[in-house]
Amino acid sequence: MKISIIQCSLVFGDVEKNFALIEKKIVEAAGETPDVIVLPEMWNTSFFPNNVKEIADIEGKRSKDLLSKLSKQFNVNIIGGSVANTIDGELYNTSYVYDREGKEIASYNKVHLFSPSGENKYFKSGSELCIFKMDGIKCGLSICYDVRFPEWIRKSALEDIEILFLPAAWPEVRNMHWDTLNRARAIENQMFVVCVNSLGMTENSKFGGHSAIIDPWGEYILHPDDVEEVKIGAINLKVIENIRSSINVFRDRRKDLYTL
Ligand SMILES: NC(=O)CCC(=O)C(=O)O
Repeated sequence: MKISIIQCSLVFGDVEKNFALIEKKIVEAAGETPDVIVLPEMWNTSFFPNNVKEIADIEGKRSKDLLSKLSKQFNVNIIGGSVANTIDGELYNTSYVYDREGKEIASYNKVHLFSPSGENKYFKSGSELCIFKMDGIKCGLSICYDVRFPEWIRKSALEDIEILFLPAAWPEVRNMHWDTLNRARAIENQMFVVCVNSLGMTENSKFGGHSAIIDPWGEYILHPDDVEEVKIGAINLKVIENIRSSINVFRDRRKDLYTL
């Protein structure tokens, strides 16, 4: 499976520029005929201006139209990062996933809201896991801060997912946490992790890049630094069988000692 990640500088608070940018990047990524293209968190507004509710998508209409059109046009699955989005008048950080036929196959409202940035004051949180099949492969999706909650990611892993997608808007000052947490989630759950971070500035911080495709051994298949890049990497799902035939943490878990 060929996976293309879009690591780019979003324009803080400028929805028009971000829609144009993301369309251009998807077209560029599609040129290499990947099986799936992955976008960063909150790509319509960046993470996040004070007027986010005024400029958010409404019922995902505009972002869904774009993702559906491009996934069909290029016969590619798209993990649509996430967008600031109102649903029934409430603001959510929502991800949409599209298949090659331009059909929505999953959606997710971010569950753990990043309170240090006030995300929990502006946004409502979701409460459902996101599990879906893409080209016959079972996948899961969480967003950014969710990665700090191993119990939440484990819940997805226990659904037998093989790939976890994680769009993000993670600041450069905590790049070490970002790199470490993503690798830990891949290793402890023996699955692939595809994490796509933003670049660019907000009013007071800078996003750190360091997007990655990580295999179940915790090795990087791809790990661009903090540069604007559309990068493609290939994963071989047989690696999951290999690791689980030598060290199988799912077989050896002590379910009698803990709840998850
Ligand atoms: N967008 C986010 O959820 C930011 C998370 C973050 O910066 C952190 O966990 O650290």
